[in-house]
Amino acid sequence: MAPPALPQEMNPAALQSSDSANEFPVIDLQGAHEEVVKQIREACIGWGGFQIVNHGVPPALMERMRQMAKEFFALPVEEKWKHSASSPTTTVDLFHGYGTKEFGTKGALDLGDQLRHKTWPLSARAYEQWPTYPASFRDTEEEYLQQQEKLCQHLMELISESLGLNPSYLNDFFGEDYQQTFLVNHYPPHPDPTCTVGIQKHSDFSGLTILMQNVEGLQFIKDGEWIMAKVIPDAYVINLGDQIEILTNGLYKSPEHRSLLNYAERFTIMSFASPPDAKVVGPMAEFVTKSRPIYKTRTYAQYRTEVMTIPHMAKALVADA
Ligand SMILES: O=C(O)CCC(=O)C(=O)O
Ligand SMILES: [Fe+2]
Repeated sequence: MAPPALPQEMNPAALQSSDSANEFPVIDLQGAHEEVVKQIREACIGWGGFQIVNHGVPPALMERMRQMAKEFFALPVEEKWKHSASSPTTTVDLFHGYGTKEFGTKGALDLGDQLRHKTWPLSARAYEQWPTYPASFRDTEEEYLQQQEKLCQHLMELISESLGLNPSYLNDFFGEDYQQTFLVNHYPPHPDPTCTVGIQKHSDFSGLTILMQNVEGLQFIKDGEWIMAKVIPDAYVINLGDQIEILTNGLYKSPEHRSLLNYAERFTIMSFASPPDAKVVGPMAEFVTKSRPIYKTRTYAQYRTEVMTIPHMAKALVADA
């Protein structure tokens, strides 16, 4: 009997095209306001994400954060392991602390290690999971998170406006006790980046993702092809999470994405913004039309509980009402 075919999610060569006309959008946040809002709407409808330049986060701080990450991941594993979490604290959590990539437990080989922790609300901070080496890691991270929060609020305003809503709509919806998670992914350099993926196809179950990458690897699926998010120095890649797709009843999509390995060591430094666990998330009335799917309404924690049981976590719960 022939062995089963490699699932497309795990095959780095699947659906790749070198001469695609599709390009992941890049938006200059210093552009004319109306134009920026329009570009965001188009990008969110067409892709579910975009890159941003001139976003206001000081490049020197971004560089310091990258340097901290590089030095931490270069430590021997027993040192990194001092910041590991033995297991998730609730059944709907991913692990927090240092560890290997969790998607591997869903049956595919994802290559890399990572450091994840909750950073907002303040009560969720477990400082034992924050690196103590390099010595300035924690201070740098604190400073970096403040900038991430500012940027996230600004993006939420722009996205709200792009939906024709009051600029404060999404920030109010996520609320003061919204959840922010910090994640550093580390993918070792690989002599054959086609042998497996760094992280397989998935959408983010949260609200909004902000990511910086040092070398190429992140891809978004568009018209059935994988399109690389090009590396632009000091830019951020922004993508919507499933909660925004649900809120907008599918007008804006949380994009499916994955990461390839690279010949070079690859780092991504990310922050995710999500609603509080108990927040009830369902389509807003103004987006419910006959021509678009209607999504189920449930709490953010319920959504995660369901998504965690689905292999590959890919667009798990789309239009399932
Ligand atoms: O590291 C990357 O390039 C992407 C990681 C990612 O998509 C995630 O952690 O959700
Ligand atoms: Fe992701």
